[in-house]
Amino acid sequence: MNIYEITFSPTGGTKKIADFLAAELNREIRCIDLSNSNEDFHQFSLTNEDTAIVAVPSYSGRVPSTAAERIAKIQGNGAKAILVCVYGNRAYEDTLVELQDIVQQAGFTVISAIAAVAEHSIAHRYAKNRPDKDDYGHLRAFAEQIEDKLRRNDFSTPAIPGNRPYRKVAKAGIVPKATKACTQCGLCASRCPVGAIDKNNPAKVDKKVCISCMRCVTVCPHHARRINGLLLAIVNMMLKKACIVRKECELYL
Ligand SMILES: Cc1cc2nc3c(=O)[nH]c(=O)nc-3n(C[C@H](O)[C@H](O)[C@H](O)COP(=O)(O)O)c2cc1C
Repeated sequence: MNIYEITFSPTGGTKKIADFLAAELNREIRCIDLSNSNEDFHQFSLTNEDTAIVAVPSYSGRVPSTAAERIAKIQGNGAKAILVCVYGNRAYEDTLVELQDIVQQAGFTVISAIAAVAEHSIAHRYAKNRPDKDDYGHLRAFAEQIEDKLRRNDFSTPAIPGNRPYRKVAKAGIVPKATKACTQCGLCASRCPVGAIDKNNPAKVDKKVCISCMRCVTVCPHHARRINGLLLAIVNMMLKKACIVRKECELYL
């Protein structure tokens, strides 16, 4: 039996939580990086002996479409799935229920779901420094309960919150720009999950392809990519009311 960690994590918050859960489950881990635009996801075929942590961030209360398309290519073949949705302390709305549908369609058996909070990848002032000690305490307890369910061979699917049909996708439309500090090293272009940045001229971005995931801002070694300050101030203001009260991690078992 293998444990797979199947993760879409442009800025690392989702991966942090998936890594922690995988380590708590205490088995050899195989990673499938859904953020890698060069990967052929059709090659991955699991078995009904396997367990997979399938972790995605919430984008506007939905599964990022890039992650959805890539998960659909993997063959679950009855592998057990632990769903994880990571959000920036606003809300995750229909993300888990949509992830459930995508994963089941790919042939997995969903046995549990977790919603967890990580620092907001656009508005960093919200959920700053999360996951924190309390979050890890909750996640550790969740992993124990999931382990216990697996030991009992209980592969039932829990009730997962969310609506069908899902809420409408709202594209963030926030496209980071290169500043004068850009050395054209091309790292942002090679790490972009959707290939939206021109490899020969990283200042050139295909706005229609960009998913506003902020990976280019995170990976740039020269801090030479940023989003417009006024736009960020507006986003901060719009999110304030919904983000200010701390949300806790949740388990559906
Ligand atoms: C385009 C976009 C949309 C987002 N929408 C939401 C949202 O609806 N609710 C929320 O609480 N956080 C939202 N966030 C914050 C992310 O879900 C959160 O920061 C997550 O940890 C990012 O994952 P990553 O670090 O693995 O990239 C959004 C972030 C981005 C980039």
